[in-house]
Amino acid sequence: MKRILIKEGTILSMKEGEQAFTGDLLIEGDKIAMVAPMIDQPADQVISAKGMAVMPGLVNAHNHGAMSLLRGFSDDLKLMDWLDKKMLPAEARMTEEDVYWGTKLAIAEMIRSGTTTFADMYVCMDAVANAVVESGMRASLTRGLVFLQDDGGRRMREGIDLVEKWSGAGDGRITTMFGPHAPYTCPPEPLREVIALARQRRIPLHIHLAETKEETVKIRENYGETPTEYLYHLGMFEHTHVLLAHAVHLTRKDIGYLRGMRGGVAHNPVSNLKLGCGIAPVMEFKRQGITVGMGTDGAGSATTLDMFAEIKAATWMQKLDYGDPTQLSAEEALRMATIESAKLLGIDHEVGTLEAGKKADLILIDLNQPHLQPIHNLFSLVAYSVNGSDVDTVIVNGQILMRQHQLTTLSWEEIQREATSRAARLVEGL
Ligand SMILES: N[C@@H](CCSC[C@H]1O[C@@H](n2cnc3c(=O)[nH]cnc32)[C@H](O)[C@@H]1O)C(=O)O
Ligand SMILES: [Zn+2]
Repeated sequence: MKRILIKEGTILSMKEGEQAFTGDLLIEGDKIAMVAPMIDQPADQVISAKGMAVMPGLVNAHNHGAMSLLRGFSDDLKLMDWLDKKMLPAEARMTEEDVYWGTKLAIAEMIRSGTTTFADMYVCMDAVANAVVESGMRASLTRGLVFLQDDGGRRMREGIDLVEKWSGAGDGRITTMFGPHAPYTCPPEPLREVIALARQRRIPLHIHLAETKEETVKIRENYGETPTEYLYHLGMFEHTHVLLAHAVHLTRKDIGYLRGMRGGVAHNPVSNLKLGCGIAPVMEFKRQGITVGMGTDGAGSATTLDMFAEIKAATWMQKLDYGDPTQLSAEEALRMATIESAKLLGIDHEVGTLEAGKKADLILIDLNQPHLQPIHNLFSLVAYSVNGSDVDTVIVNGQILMRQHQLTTLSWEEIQREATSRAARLVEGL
């Protein structure tokens, strides 16, 4: 079993109540064996973390990886126009190979910016899973299900295939969910069916909820209730772990329906800001004991997959909303991007904090730079001053995926070549 010893780092374990301290971390195989002020043990590889922060890898709780091919192609549009007129037509041209390279582009960006796990909802999930296995990332995969056309059965079959074929693959790095896309793309019948399936097979659900005002209007016209009530009355929150992406437009009553739910909300602040969706009631969710994690959404809307940008935006939005800078602290936002997101993916027993027995998913951040000195409070520094590009080293499941900013499992030249030509073909004439 390979042993990697990380020496003299500033360790931010993200364990409840633990402050940063100078120390060492020992990895044995795919696990963290020990975290302590000083570890004097033999190792196959010693990494000096002097001048670096060592923290859990970030967990991106909502993404559509392959949409990185559509980054910047149609910005500054309303969500429904963006989706109907631009994204869906471009996505209709996507082949398995496009999804494979688009996902690799996303993974390269995520590793470069310190993300070690992501939740992905997309199509051609064999291609996505292959990209995940080859890159060494950890992921929760979902076949997104839009039930507006008459081939819903085929989509559902693909969703089941993903779950059957890929759960536990990549040495356990891959988990799966069922993914009804959103209340406005899933009528009651197929939605009921997916909920029953998830319950039978004990597989979590991943769905978009109440992202825009328009969605709430549309669902009220169709069903006479809010999007949250619509899901609640179909039984989605009973006995099922559910990952709700966005959850921006909820009434107080809606929030009450989520109390005690398994799973929780993936907040996507940059995407919400950029699309002008609104400010999700993050502080209210937290007060009600609802788990809130963090994601980027696809690069087609958010335009970047840098979780450090989300961490900043999340805090700014709550502070602005309340006119009160004490809302959503640096530490709380970092917790959302690590352990709380891990809870949403149902893998908090494996990742999200640095402690013995958990999987070795961690990042080293180079603090020896003008914008990261001096160091008064590491929570503040990492939440408010670090950018994704400051990440120096990334380890997932005990495997080094990036060292001194160099990707070790992916060829950037190849990804760039493939992504450029494929992206051009997808948007031609649109
Ligand atoms: N179009 C597929 C379903 C794909 S699921 C993932 C879908 O989410 C869509 N998507 C990406 N970002 C957002 C968002 O912010 N809100 C709602 N949908 C989104 C994206 O265009 C993609 O098609 C089908 O018909 O079977
Ligand atoms: Zn999304």
